[in-house]
Amino acid sequence: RVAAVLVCIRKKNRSTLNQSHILEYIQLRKWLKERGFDDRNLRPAQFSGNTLLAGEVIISLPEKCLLTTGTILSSYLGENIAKWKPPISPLIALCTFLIAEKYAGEQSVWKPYLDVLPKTYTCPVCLDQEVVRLLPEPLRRKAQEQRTVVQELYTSSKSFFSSLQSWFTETVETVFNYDALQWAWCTINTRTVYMKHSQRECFSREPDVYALAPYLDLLNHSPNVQVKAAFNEQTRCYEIRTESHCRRHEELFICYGPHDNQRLLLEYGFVAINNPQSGVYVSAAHAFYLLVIFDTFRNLTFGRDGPSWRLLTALKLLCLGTDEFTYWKKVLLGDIISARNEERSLNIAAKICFSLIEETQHVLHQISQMKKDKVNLENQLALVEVLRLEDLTILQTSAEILYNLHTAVT
Ligand SMILES: C[S@@+](CC[C@H](N)C(=O)[O-])C[C@H]1O[C@@H](n2cnc3c(N)ncnc32)[C@H](O)[C@@H]1O
Repeated sequence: RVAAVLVCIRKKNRSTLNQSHILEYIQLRKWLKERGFDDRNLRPAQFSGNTLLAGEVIISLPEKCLLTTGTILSSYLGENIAKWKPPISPLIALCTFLIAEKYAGEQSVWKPYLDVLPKTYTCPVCLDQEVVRLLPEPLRRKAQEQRTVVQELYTSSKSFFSSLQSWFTETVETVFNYDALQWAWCTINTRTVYMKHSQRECFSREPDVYALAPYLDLLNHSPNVQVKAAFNEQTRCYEIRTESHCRRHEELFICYGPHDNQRLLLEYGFVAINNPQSGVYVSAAHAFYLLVIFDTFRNLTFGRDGPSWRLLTALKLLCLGTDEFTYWKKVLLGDIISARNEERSLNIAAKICFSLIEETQHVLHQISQMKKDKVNLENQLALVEVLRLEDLTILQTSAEILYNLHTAVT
């Protein structure tokens, strides 16, 4: 399946990349129409203009089209969930429903939606361990944590899955296997919209904030757009409103949040080129002598406009001479203490920056070797390669800025 996106088609759609003729999308639109959704603004397209006006509602998806815990409780699974103790989480309820409906195939009323969902994902939990090892810190650690979370979720849900045996001809172990849970978990993690539901006794205390929104979930992310997305209690529709203009035939984006590339890869399995939110993290190894003040100075980064204020300030504090300690508050206020302090802190920042550049180049070299030897990991390696190349651009820009700053103070 080619990844789909939504493009603006105000008036006649002449886009050659239009995908709305693809059978799966025809069926999805028919299915949505039966549930009260008829969209005149957008068409699915395959992508790498007239204008939609800022403030306009671009999609308004009726409640009937949404898949939420409410949908599940009113389904055949509702009774099993209500009886099960200790109560399962809203997340596991959604995973269970997705797996069961996918297994039902032709019998599922959700088939048109399930047919357009990705078959595989590139969130870290799906990546080969060899590829995870190539990720930069702290993403590598978070990727391992994600794997543990999903594995534990699977182990702790096995007995609940067993309670569903009467609904299936095959054994539940086959239907609800680890791969199925991983697929369902990624579907929810990468595609749900935020929708708060009131706490129900049949569920555990974890927040119930998910809704799968067919069609609306074809919208890709851009860090540079502003949208408002929320369930409208009056119209009983999930609405997305543009805050910026969108031209005809252009891909329409929403913003998943102010996420850097590490977060995008962790949560959604992709990397955004030229992401203004991105920075390269200084690892604990580089910052070992920063540990003392690490609690106050978290998220030390290099960005496209050089080392972050926090990183430089932390370094300036560390570089205070014994005769300068009493000025630490001035450093926090952004004052220059001495030329020596400025020069030493910039030198250390440059050393860390170069060390990160070297590490990134080394990993890029490893990736190019692995691409030749491990053809089956080609896609996963390409993903990490983009992330590392973006990091390299940021670091090289930072190095240049540091060089100019250093020249200015010496
Ligand atoms: C809500 S879906 C968006 C629709 C998706 N393109 C599809 O084919 O179904 C979210 C997923 O789309 C992809 N995606 C979203 N924004 C992207 C972007 N700017 N660049 C690349 N992939 C993106 C990621 O795989 C992400 O997990």
